[in-house]
Amino acid sequence: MSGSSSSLKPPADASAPVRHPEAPSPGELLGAHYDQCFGCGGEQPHGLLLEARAGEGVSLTAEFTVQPAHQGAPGLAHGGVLASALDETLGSLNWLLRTIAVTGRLETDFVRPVPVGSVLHLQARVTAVAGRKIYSTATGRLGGPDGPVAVRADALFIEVKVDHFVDNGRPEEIRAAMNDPDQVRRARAFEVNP
Ligand SMILES: CCCCCCCCCCCCCC(=O)SCCNC(=O)CCNC(=O)[C@H](O)C(C)(C)COP(=O)(O)OP(=O)(O)OC[C@H]1O[C@@H](n2cnc3c(N)ncnc32)[C@H](O)[C@@H]1OP(=O)(O)O
Repeated sequence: MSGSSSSLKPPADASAPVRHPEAPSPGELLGAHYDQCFGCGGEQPHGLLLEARAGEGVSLTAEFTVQPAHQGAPGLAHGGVLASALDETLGSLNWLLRTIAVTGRLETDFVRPVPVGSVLHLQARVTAVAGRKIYSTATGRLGGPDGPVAVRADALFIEVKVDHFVDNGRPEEIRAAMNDPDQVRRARAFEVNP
């Protein structure tokens, strides 16, 4: 790491993360948490269509194929899009804890340019948990899961209740999500996570 800020360092009394007993098994695809999500949703034509797979412990892997719609410089992925891929991958880890959480802080290192057409191989894990705070780290590699690191990030996610989305989201989308019994059941089940 090139050094992250002190708020991304777990406090001395932080605990090791505990995988939820009902978390998807290692190797299992996590699936999209919301079909309109820019990161993982299947109904966003210019989205990242990121597919995450549970790993061992509280870790996962994901793949993101860079499309022409994701360019910044000609032929190269936009840095903000790469940060989104890291954010989405890190956010997916909370599914293994069965906790609803949002990104509070995300620090990203851009190490190598990422060409359009390349596949970014992402690996992420939770490093510690302290109360509502979830500390995690991720890398994105080119050429394969053991290829050179192109991007990496450290993050702090903060646990929230479903009301975070109900109170802050746009009413149209909230209504549609709440009309989907699967979405509501899943979200409420996560709220009482043990
Ligand atoms: C229908 C339902 C569907 C569900 C779908 C799930 C979707 C998931 C989507 C996933 C998509 C991908 C992921 C996405 O893109 S998630 C989208 C991007 N993120 C957001 O929109 C979050 C916006 N921020 C907030 O809402 C609030 O600020 C939150 C909720 C984060 C905290 O406000 P809240 O009032 O609740 O808590 P608090 O302020 O008392 O802070 C609590 C503790 O945390 C510490 N802290 C806070 N911030 C920072 C910071 N920046 N750096 C360092 N530390 C920070 C703070 O010092 C305190 O520490 P301590 O004093 O306790 O030691």
